[in-house]
Amino acid sequence: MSTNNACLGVVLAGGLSSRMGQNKAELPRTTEQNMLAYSSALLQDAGASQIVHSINFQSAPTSSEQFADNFENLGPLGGIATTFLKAPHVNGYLFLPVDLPLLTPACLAKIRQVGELSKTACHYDDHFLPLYLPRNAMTELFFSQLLARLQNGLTTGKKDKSLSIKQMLKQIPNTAIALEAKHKQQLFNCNTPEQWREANEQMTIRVS
Ligand SMILES: Nc1nc2c(ncn2[C@@H]2O[C@H](COP(=O)(O)OP(=O)(O)OP(=O)(O)O)[C@@H](O)[C@H]2O)c(=O)[nH]1
Repeated sequence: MSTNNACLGVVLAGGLSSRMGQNKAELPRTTEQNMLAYSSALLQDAGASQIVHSINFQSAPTSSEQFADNFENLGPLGGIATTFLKAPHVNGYLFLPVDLPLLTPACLAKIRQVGELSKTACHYDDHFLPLYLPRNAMTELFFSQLLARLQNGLTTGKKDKSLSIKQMLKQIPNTAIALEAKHKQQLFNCNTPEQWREANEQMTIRVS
């Protein structure tokens, strides 16, 4: 893939979907679009110049637009770290989890725009995903230290439980945008079949 993009959009589509009981990326957002396709379109509409899909460790990528995690059992942070390694020549990344069926491009574009302007990581309130992450000296330093910790964990056999997106955001400059009440629902995260049903009811109300 070409790597000189201004902003790389990344759908975080790995994990186990254990609470949902089926792959969340394949859930049908509409009859034509599953959640993976919907999330990719959201990123494009929010201004990402190229899109990749972040998939699990040891999954076999079927195209250059898929990045299999370099790290096992690190959750979404594993996808973020892998993207940082595999697509270095960008100004920033827009990470979107695959399980936000009520999100709109405008809400997503806002964190990209604020993040690009402030040159900081950017997200909504205490929601750490979706996340804009700039590529700069601070994030380079964070990821080189993270890789050293991961390597140390492999060597000693002790997984570092403090590794998380929340911990990352404590170590790099970041901006938390206050989420307007009217946008709260947009970050409704579907992890269970009940939540998926609830989101579908909201989608029906919006369409009518
Ligand atoms: N690339 C990558 N993405 C992940 C990984 N784990 C979770 N994700 C993605 O990160 C987002 C949040 O995931 P979670 O809901 O915390 O975990 P999950 O594995 O999807 O679901 P559960 O098994 O029910 O916890 C979703 O978009 C997942 O697809 C991982 O190990 N690698």
